[in-house]
Order: sequence, then structure tokens, then C-alpha cells
Amino acid sequence: MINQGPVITIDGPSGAGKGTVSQLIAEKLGWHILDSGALYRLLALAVSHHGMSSDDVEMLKVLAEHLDIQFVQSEEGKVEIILEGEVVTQAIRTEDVGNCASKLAAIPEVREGLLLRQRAFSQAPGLVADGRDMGTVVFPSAQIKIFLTASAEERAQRRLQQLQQKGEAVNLAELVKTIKERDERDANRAIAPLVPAAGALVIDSTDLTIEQVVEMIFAETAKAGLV
Ligand SMILES: Nc1ncnc2c1ncn2[C@@H]1O[C@H](COP(=O)(O)OP(=O)(O)O)[C@@H](O)[C@H]1O
Ligand SMILES: Nc1ccn([C@@H]2O[C@H](COP(=O)(O)OP(=O)(O)O)[C@@H](O)[C@H]2O)c(=O)n1
Repeated sequence: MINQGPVITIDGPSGAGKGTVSQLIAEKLGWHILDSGALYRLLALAVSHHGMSSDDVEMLKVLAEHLDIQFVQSEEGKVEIILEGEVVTQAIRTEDVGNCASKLAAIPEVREGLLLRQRAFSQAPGLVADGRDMGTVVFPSAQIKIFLTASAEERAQRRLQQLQQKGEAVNLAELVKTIKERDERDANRAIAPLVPAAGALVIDSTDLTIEQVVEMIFAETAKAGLV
């Protein structure tokens, strides 16, 4: 792998705060960001748009390799996600798309198809990569590896608020159930299961604020001499 600058990987289960924290760290450092979950979500949406079967794994691999995606940064710093010419920034964030993404993510050919695309995000001055296997598979030589977690109940509560703000009708018991199902699938799949990378700093954010988590990761970055 060509090293295009330092990489911070932030892996962990759904709702642990990875996306929020990655964004804040990337802004603070002026580095690039990879939201790898968005790639799995985009693939899920494309499969549904094209009416494809998830049994045809070779076709899924081809689609993953060639999916027409753009991450476009607006002047206000907001990122719009475009799939095959259509703005899907909001459309990929539904629970349905997330569940479908989680199922596709267990297919080895899908992960293989997305691997090089993810590595291509590693560009100077540096990258903050958010996902499940960033430190274990995609960027094994990352300078800093974080495993961010929180209790399933806390994560479901956070997700509830997030979805309610977007006007999506969900209930807490249902969310706890799907979060646990997703944890189970992520942790037990044969390929790239969700586990802390060797040497990762494990942060349990259940009783921490977003700012406290950001500070802890920033302190690691400073300790490693990257800022
Ligand atoms: N440490 C924290 N304390 C409280 N709420 C948090 C914390 N970290 C994240 N959140 C909130 O939880 C929700 C889910 O966070 P998100 O970054 O989307 O998680 P992930 O990317 O791990 O799925 C967001 O609404 C976010 O503001
Ligand atoms: N690097 C990654 C990122 C996401 N995923 C999968 O893709 C799904 C969507 O990722 P996400 O981070 O956007 O979603 P949430 O689980 O936070 O809702 C997850 O449920 C994972 O199963 C993965 O397997 N590997």
C-alpha cells in the first residue's frame, strides 16, 4: 500500500459515535475523512435501485468496484453524497438501508470489491477512517487505531434521538433489537469481523461526552507526534 500520509482508524459498533467524532477530528486536523459505512449503504441503495439479487455475489463485486459515487464538499463544508448522478445524502441514512448494508457487508466479494476504493481515500495530509475493519483490514499500518464503543442501550438511545430529529418513526425496543442483531452480525461474520485491532485504544463512550472522546483521540494523536 502506498502511504499517502498518516491514518487514524476509528472502528466500533453502530451508534458508538464514530461518525460524529471522526468528523470533528478531521476538521480539527484538516485531514480527509472516509465514512466507509456510507459505501456499504450506497451499495445497498444501488442494489435496490437496480432490483438486483443479493445472491449474485460476482455481480455485487463488480457493482462495488465500479459504483458511480461522488462525495462533494459544499462551501459551508457540508458533504453531499451522489450516487449515479442522484443526491442520496439523506436517503442512505434510513434504518432499512442500514440493515440491508449490514447484510451485504457480510459477503466477502462485496468487501473485496470495496477494499481498494477505501484505500484510495488515504491522501496527504492525512485520513480519519471510520468503520468496522479500518484498523484490522483496510489500514493495518495506521499510526493510530481507536475502538470506540458504548453499551447497546446507550447506542439505541442515541440512534432514537437522531432518527426522531429526522422525523423517522422508530421505537426504542425495536432499535435495541436491531442494534444487537447488527452487532451480532458484524462481530460473528467470517470475513473482517468487528474486533479491536491489535494495539487499538479502546474507548467506552457510554458515560463520556462527544468532546471528551475527541480530546482523548486528539491526545493520542499529539502523543504520536502527528500534530
Ligand atoms: N459520546 C457521546 N455522547 C452522547 N452522544 C453521542 C456521543 N457520541 C455520539 N453521540 C450521538 O450519538 C449519535 C450517533 O452517533 P454516530 O456518530 O452517528 O455513531 P456511529 O457513526 O458510530 O454509528 C449522534 O446523534 C451523536 O451526536
Ligand atoms: N467498514 C465497515 C463499515 C460498515 N460496515 C457495515 O455497513 C453497515 C452500515 O455502516 P454504518 O456505519 O453507516 O451504519 P450504522 O451501523 O452505524 O448504522 C454496518 O452495519 C456494517 O455492517 C462494515 O461492515 N464495515
